[in-house]
Order: sequence, then structure tokens, then C-alpha cells
Amino acid sequence: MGRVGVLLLNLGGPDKLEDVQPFLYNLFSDPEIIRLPFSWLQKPLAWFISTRRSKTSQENYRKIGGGSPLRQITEAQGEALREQLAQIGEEANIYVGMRYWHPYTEEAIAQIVNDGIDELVILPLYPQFSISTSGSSYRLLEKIWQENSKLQQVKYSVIASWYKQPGYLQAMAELIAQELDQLENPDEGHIFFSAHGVPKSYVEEAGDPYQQEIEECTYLIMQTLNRSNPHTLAYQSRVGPVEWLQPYTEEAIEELAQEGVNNLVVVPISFVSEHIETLEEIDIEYREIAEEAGITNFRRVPALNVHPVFIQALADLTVDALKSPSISFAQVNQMKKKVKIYPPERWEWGITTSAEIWNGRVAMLGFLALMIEILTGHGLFHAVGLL
Ligand SMILES: C=CC1=C(C)c2cc3[nH]c(cc4nc(cc5[nH]c(cc1n2)c(C)c5CCC(=O)O)C(CCC(=O)O)=C4C)c(C)c3C=C
Ligand SMILES: [Fe+2]
Repeated sequence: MGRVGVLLLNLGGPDKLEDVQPFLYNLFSDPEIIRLPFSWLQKPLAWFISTRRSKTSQENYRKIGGGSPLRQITEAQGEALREQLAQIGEEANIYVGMRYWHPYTEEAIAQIVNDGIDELVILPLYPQFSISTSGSSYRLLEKIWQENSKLQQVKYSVIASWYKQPGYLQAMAELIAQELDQLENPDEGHIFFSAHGVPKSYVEEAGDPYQQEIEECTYLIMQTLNRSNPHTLAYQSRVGPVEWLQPYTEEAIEELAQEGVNNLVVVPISFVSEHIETLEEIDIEYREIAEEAGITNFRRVPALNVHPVFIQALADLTVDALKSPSISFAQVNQMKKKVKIYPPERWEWGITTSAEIWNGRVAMLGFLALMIEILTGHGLFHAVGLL
């Protein structure tokens, strides 16, 4: 067997406050994050939104120590995975490829080529698939592969999503049980799964399987936990003016408080590391909402980070992927059958009358909104909290 590598894909986060604006620019430049019908508006809009949003975002990063812990945790997960694989005789180099900040996916791939890796397992650190996360990274990798003839010699396996992996479910259940057991009466804890949201149109129009995978994952974790506690699933981190998956976390917390729930155990479900949305949004913002609504006992289950059962699960996924036949990025997207990666069909380019009409309408609306914002400092994006 040749030299083996594992590429861990993740979103990335600003290491320090000065990185926040360029990080946000990278994020909003991605058409999988803001879906515009034509590409020329993407970069100006990304610049505009990132500039306007960076102050609030910086304040949030300041509250969690001045930057995202994501790089350091992902590197620690990589090192733990390398050791776990070595213990079972599988020597592998581990690479971290972030989508929007250092170490970028492109940097990881350059290193993989340099190291002469022959077999590569591509493992996203997102248990569930979304167009906006794993889908975006696969799309980027497909492009990088097409442009680099050396990469075409590398045999690669892509893991599409892995929320059903038994070790992952076991590790999640263990962490939840530990938190419940700290309650005076563990049976009274209301388990509150909080998933990162996506716009509703991703699921309903673009066919993103994310919501279905999150729902199934929640069900499987509850089965593995095997306790009779009540549970709720809601979606957090909404950005921008459009409707996102519902119920929204803040509203669901308030409703539970009204129903008399007093012991809330919040479980972050779409991400395996601590990050701004656990450390700031859940631990500070949602805690405040819950306490104001009358919930006196608000607890949060820690993220998996380097939990040994979870690291073993990543090792098992890697070993299985090395044994299975290779699947390409395109095949992954086909497997996630409902997914039509951007641009969705209804926006397809072409000199069709409807395309011209829609392009014109949206361009005019976009410019109008931008002009209003620039001239007045107020407007739709500002009003709804996107800027
Ligand atoms: C499975 C996880 C995630 C999904 C799905 C996702 C979709 C998504 N996110 C935004 C907008 C933002 N995300 C931001 C940061 C961020 N998002 C995730 C995870 C998912 N995003 C992570 C892990 C992080 C970074 C964490 C860190 O510690 O730095 C941000 C920046 C932070 C902020 O300003 O609030 C934005 C903005 C959209 C629009 C979207 C789906 C379309
Ligand atoms: Fe996000």
C-alpha cells in the first residue's frame, strides 16, 4: 500500500480579531452561503456585508477570547486521529483543510501533493451533509482536482456524511448522559437539540438533505441514549432576511419556559468542536434568553472535541473508507440525490427570456438595496441584522 493521508475538512474561523472581516468576506463570497442568481454581484456584496457585519461579529469573538478555537481543536482532533490509527497499524498523515480561513483547503492539498500521498480519505468534520458545508468543500475540491494533473494520480475516497456512525452516536449519548446526571432529578431534564440552521429554500428548493439528516441524527442519538427524557429540536444562528429552518432556537426556548420547563440541557448537534456558536451564542445569548424566560437551570452539553470514543469513530470511518471503492466528488453529490448544487436549475445561464427578466429584476433590486444602505446607513440588510 502507498502513503495514506486523511484530509479533515472544516469551516475555519478567525484566529484573531483582525481576521474577522476577511474571514467573513471569504464566507460570503461563497455562492453556497449566499445564493445569488448571477456571480458578478457576489464579491461586491461579500465585501459590503463583511465590512458592515464585522464589528458585531468581532464583539462576539472578543467575548470568547478574541478568536475562534476551531483551528486549534481541529488540529488536536487530527493528532488524536493519527495516534489512534497508528495504534491499529495504519500509518497516515493528517491534513486540515479549512473552507474560509487558514489552513485553507488549497494549502492542505499543496502539502498532500508535496508529501506524495497515494491514497487519500476525505473526511468532513460535519456529521450531516449540507450544501453550505460539506457540499461547498466538495465543490471546491472538484475544481482543485480538475486543475492539478498530479492530483489525478491520487486515489481518494470521500465520506459524504456519517451521522449514523455508532461510535459518534455513542459519544454524543455519553456526553448527554453525563450532563443529565448532574441534575438533581436527571429524568426531569429537557434535552434541547440545537442545530445550526440553513435557509428553508436550501431544503425545499435546492434539495439539501440537511434537515432530514439532522432529524434522523436526533432520533438515533435519543435511541442510543435510551432514556425517557422529553426532547426538542430547533435551529440556531439565523443570518439575513430570508426564512430559515424552524423552529428557531430562541423561540423554542421561550415556548418551553412558558410550558414550565425548568431544566434545559442544550445539545449542539451539527458541529463536533467548540466554536463561536456554542461558546457565545448558546452559552451567553441563549442562556440569557432562557433565564429571562424563567428557566433557572440551563446547561450545555460540551462539543465532542477529542472525546476518545469520537476519535475512535473517526478512525473507524477512515479504515472503512480505505477498504471501500473510491467515489468521486460528483458521485457524492449524486448519492445525495436531492441535492442540486448551486446554481439551481431555475437560475441556469442561457439566453432565455425568463432568465433575462429575472436577472434584470434581481440586479435592480440588489442595487437599490445597496444604494439605500450606502446613502443612509440604514436599510433592509441592516434592519434584519445581516449587516
Ligand atoms: C453545520 C454547521 C454549519 C452550517 C450548516 C452553516 C451554514 C451557514 N452559516 C452561515 C453564516 C455564518 N456562519 C458563521 C460561522 C460559522 N458557521 C459554522 C457552521 C455552520 N454554518 C461554524 C463552525 C462557524 C465558525 C465558527 C467559529 O468558531 O469561528 C458566520 C460567522 C460568525 C458570525 O458572524 O456570526 C456566519 C456569518 C450561513 C449563511 C449558512 C448557510 C447558508
Ligand atoms: Fe455558519
